[in-house]
Amino acid sequence: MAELQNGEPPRRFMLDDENTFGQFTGTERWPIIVQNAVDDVEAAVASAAGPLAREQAGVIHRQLLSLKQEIMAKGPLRPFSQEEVQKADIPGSLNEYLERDPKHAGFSWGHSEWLYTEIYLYWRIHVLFALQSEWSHFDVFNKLKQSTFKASQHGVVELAHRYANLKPQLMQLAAQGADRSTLQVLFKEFVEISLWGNATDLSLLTNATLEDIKSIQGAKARQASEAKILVNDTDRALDQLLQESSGDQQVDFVLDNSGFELYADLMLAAFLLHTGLASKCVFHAKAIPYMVSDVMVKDLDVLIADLRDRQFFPCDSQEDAAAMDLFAADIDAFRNSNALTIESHPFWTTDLDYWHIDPVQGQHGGAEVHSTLAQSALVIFKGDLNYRKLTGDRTWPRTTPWGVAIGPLAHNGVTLLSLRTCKADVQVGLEPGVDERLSQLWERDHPGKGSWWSSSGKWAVICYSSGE
Ligand SMILES: O=P(O)(O)OC[C@@]1(O)O[C@H](CO)[C@@H](O)[C@@H]1O
Ligand SMILES: [Mg+2]
Ligand SMILES: [Mn+2]
Repeated sequence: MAELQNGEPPRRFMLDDENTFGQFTGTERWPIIVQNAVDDVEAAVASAAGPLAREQAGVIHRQLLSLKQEIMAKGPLRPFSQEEVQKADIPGSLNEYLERDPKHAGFSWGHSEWLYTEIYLYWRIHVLFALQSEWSHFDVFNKLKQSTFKASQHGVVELAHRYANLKPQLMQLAAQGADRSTLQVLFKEFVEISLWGNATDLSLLTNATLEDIKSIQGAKARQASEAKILVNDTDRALDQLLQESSGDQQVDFVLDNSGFELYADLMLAAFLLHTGLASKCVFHAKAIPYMVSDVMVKDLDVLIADLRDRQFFPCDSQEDAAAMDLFAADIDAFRNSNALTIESHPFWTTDLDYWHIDPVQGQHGGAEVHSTLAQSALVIFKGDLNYRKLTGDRTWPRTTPWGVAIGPLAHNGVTLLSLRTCKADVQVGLEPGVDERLSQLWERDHPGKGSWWSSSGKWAVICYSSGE
């Protein structure tokens, strides 16, 4: 294959690749993320802390500021100390990458692989809290996660009403043995809600009945939103779920962001469980505060509590409150019956890309994760960072076939679907001419940055692999 140079995949994106979104992220966005953490620690101290917590917050404050200086000075990437490894449970792969591979000696905040260094950043932040007894379980990003979710109330209520309207029909579909075309329309709808995972792009389900959704108007609205989806393998995923006649089949979600995206993922899971397309859904969350908004196990409990909290989501109508309470109750019921579970394997917060999800990768959890996912009827990977890990965040030609870019995963028995809003430089699986067309389009309003269309969040890809 042209994409592999004598069998080797291309290198990964580096932070000093000129005029890339990765370079912009490393130089502009990371200092802001660390400064926001400084501000949120200060806010947390001001609100409720004893003398010891205040003193320890002062230590964290100073250490975060020096981390910010280190990043801005493009200083060297130092290994974690033994104390840090022990107290913060740092995965062994992070130091191994720096110490064992001569290519990585001399890597710095300005010259290193974007994927590694971005994950290294979140462990460097986590360590500062883990080493302080009063702060070791503090999620420095919680305030931002909660304020963002609160701001999406309109979409939350809208979707809760649509769920309440559709629920009887979903139950009926399961009972009477749904016809494929109805399931197909609904599956696409819920997949697209989960894909975009934001309050604004809710498409069709305006108090919709099945008839509305299947109507011509519905099809037109769908075409509009689907124009932004450059690769769409949704039907292949549905066929896979329909063919498993055994009845009890598991669907796994490798999660992305908390808040509205998690809420949308719960909607997709509820759809799969009510229609019987899945008998169990397993949510894979992160073990530490990660990428600012990624889901930790506790964030699911927080979300359900928020749905019931009339202070958090003040409702001017009893119907709105009832719709949110209904969804919260259904999710609780799925969790109580073990139809929905959530866990956080350490592998998901390592620096390892997903070519390591393979039976031969016994050292840092890849083989263990593979054995879980290989049993799943479908593994849904959400968001951009997961896509970057699936493709190794490598400098592939943008027409590289998906099955080439995901390496061993294409043939080691994991059936997967990547729901990715495009927010990074890596992009594969495009038909010839698509990248050129979108680069010209983007260039018009962003001179010199045409290829950044793949980092804009304006387009998406839905990519399936059978794993055979
Ligand atoms: O995975 P998500 O939430 O869809 O996107 C996360 C992201 O935007 O943040 C990082 C850039 O700082 C990248 O890993 C990725 O592009
Ligand atoms: Mg995302
Ligand atoms: Mn994310």
